[in-house]
Amino acid sequence: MSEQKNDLDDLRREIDEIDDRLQDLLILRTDVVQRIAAFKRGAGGGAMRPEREANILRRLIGRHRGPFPAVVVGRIWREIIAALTHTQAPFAVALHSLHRPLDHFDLARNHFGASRIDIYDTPGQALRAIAEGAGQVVGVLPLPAGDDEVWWPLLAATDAARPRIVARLPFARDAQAPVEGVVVAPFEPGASGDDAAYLIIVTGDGTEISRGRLTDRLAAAGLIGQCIDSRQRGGDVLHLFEIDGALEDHDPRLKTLLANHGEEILQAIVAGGYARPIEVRHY
Ligand SMILES: C=C(O[C@@H]1C=C(C(=O)O)C=C[C@H]1O)C(=O)O
Repeated sequence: MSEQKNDLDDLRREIDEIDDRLQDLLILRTDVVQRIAAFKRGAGGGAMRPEREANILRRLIGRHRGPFPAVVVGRIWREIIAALTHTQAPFAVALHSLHRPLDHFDLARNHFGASRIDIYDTPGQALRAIAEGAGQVVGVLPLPAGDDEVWWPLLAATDAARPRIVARLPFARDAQAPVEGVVVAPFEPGASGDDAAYLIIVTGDGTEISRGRLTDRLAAAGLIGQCIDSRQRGGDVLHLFEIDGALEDHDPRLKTLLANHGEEILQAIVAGGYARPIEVRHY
């Protein structure tokens, strides 16, 4: 009995040592992030880099082994990354979800850890909070063309500081994830190496052009994707395309598209994009 007790004490001491090492490594990681922050301040640009965050999770979940659940590895690192982004530049999360507010709240909490989450009654209010938040507000909204209300036409602005989609949630997705959503932020997302982009194509009311023909026109310019929703806005029609790969505002393919089809296509507005999520098993 007392031998067993000694064994248990030894094992618990081992756990304490491991916990100390984990915590020491967190403190060390924090120091390195502060150095990265100084570097980024010099180079210009914001603290949050969704494409880098996606690749950290891809790499760690890819190398994971043993009975500790990979989905929890994802949750732990999301907590660490969110906290260390705060140490560089604090931010709050503007949340809007009409039909599944609790599920979307979970998405926001799981992705942004202990961040403050403010709930907005309408998507317009959430987007305004992001646009007017001096770079300190990001949003979580339902998928732009899902079952929830249609809010994506609000992204059809052209100023450089406009809110855009920068991530898709949950990033490490298991079969039990009840909803998906997106992160909206006042900066352009970078490319992670495995991405999709949202592109809004504006056509004039008088221009009768089918989604199929538009998809072909885009493909001819090198933009491979599909139209996932279309909405009337005043005299125009807005089409939301999901495109393979990352897309920047100044992508030459957009110039080609407008040069070839300026009669039909009035505007091509990049509404952001996301690093493609990865699938993980739950427990
Ligand atoms: C440390 C950085 O800043 C943020 C924090 C990250 C992290 O904790 O690893 C990763 C990406 C950024 O969102 C970075 O840009 O590398």
